[in-house]
Amino acid sequence: MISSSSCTFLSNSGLGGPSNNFSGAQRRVSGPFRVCCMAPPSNRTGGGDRNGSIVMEVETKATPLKEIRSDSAVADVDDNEISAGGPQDVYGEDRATEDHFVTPWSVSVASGYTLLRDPHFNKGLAFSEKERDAHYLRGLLPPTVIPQETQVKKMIQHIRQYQVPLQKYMAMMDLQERNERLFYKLLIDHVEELLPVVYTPTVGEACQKYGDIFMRPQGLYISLKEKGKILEVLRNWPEKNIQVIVVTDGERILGLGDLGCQGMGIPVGKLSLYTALGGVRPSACLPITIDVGTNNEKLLNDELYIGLKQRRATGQEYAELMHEFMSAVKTTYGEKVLIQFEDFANHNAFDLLEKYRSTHLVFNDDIQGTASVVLAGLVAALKLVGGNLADHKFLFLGAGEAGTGIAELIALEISKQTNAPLEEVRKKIWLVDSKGLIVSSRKETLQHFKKPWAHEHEPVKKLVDAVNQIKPTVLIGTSGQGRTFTKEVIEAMSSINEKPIILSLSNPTSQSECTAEEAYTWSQGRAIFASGSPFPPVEYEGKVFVPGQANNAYIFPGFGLGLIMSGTIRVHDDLLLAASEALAAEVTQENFDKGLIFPPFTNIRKISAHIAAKVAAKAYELGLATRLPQPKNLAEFAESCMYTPAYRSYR
Ligand SMILES: O=C([O-])CC(=O)C(=O)O
Ligand SMILES: [Mg+2]
Repeated sequence: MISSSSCTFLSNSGLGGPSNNFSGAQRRVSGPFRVCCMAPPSNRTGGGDRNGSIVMEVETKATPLKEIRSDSAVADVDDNEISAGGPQDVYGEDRATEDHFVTPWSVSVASGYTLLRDPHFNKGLAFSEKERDAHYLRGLLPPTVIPQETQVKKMIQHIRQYQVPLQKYMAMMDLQERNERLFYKLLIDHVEELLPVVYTPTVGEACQKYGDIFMRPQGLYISLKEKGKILEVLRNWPEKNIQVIVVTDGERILGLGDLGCQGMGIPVGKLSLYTALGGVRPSACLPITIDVGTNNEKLLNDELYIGLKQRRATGQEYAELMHEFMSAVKTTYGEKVLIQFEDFANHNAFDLLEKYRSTHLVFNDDIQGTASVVLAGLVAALKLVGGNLADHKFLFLGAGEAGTGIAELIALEISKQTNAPLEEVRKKIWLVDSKGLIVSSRKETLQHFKKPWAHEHEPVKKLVDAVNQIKPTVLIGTSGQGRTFTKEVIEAMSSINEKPIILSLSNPTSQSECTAEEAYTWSQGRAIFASGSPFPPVEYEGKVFVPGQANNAYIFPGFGLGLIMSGTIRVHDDLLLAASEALAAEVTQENFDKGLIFPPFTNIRKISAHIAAKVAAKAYELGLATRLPQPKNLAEFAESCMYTPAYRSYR
């Protein structure tokens, strides 16, 4: 694919399509145009642009096709040898068999048919009469002209016709590939309705079926086969000015486990939120899946599986591939590109963050993003339950990335508020993993990220017993295991607390520790509840409860925007705290009155701008921001940086 940005040249020639349409090039045209050809790598020497495309400027008068083609474009077929092929087959492309080499030509002029096929520029029926004349669109579209607003109306009706969430998802992906601006306008205008379609929970099912439902690649695949060539692979991506990469190795996709190469749905989904919620330009976003194999037997035995059919590489082999990737990213995109790790398994997630946090701009969404959003919810919840954070006691089910990440950020915040040492504060926070309560007698056998949470206590196996003995005010589920907050557990929390805070964070909905209905019913309407995936409002004894969504989607788009707009080069924990504070400040009295501890997603772009401003302000304060001078009003600056999906007018 040739990028529109590298070859966006607008010709008046109305050229388009394959070489036999190319006779249009022999028409006289009134301006210069560019012809791009994707030369095979061996031809990518001098004369090419950064894309590996050969670019030729053609003077005012259009030149016949034969003259502007380079030798490399001509099929490697000896005219004397083959007599087949019609008179139009000047370059022997029609006559070529598989044994002959031809160069794949593509004429990239953003007008006519090509313009309609380019998702970055296509506007469908919204092309004006003038644009239809100027860009050779007459006859290629039905005669009516409709504005983007009407297209949005039409499209949302279309999406609503589908009953099956995965069909809605596919319709959205299809739109993204046809008309990018309409996709984002639709998503922004109907964010509450469409977030569950392009994001959790539907994206989980999309990943499970990714191999079946996708025809076109939406990001870069870097597998063990690309070892030693990752720089080249990055150069194959058509966009050059990348600001955010979301990367997964597919080993822990939401709470669904190892989905290998099919995890690509996650970086794609997260980055569409970067644009819709955080206003980062779509062309600056790059989804990447690292394929080191999979341990998912079902996928390994599936002849249609799209990834490497081998068990996961580990140890040095894994580390070397990741290191090559991290170095190649920095070489290609520089110091300020944000690399967001997403849905790596625990061991790799912690190791990668530790290893690269001092050399790259890295952010682990599952450890740091989730922590920041939960801390924001807890700070907001204090308005409903009273007291300070330090007055509370926290119990987690799940001691992986999210669990220990949240625990650490809560401890850090309390320690800052009270000046108590971190080790002391940690004692207010307890974690239960698959073997029971994490206690000091288990310390020797614990993974390193669990060790700080091994407090003095006798062993406790069951969650409900841990609740009864620890007596937490806050219960947080980060286990990836559905239905683990049983009636007994919620009742125990409700007998200890007047208003128990219950956060059921695992995704997608099937993995949620309990449903909203269970939380409200079993607590007799007293729980303050939020979940990772959305639940509809619940009516209990005549009162309607609206559950909040404690999902990192509140944080990462604004957080990333804050880093990018300030040119920040490293992520510091204080930036996460700043993001939490900014999000908590967005919860209004009206939200609290409904029992909400997060604001609704409807205003998320404004919220993201505020988060971005606070993050950037902290980055400037810490000397991590390189964009100087510091803009005076960071919130205004953030809003001014945000991509908007309104159509542009083409001259
Ligand atoms: O994707 C989401 O909805 C939240 C998240 O990062 C995860 O569950 O891994
Ligand atoms: Mg995640």
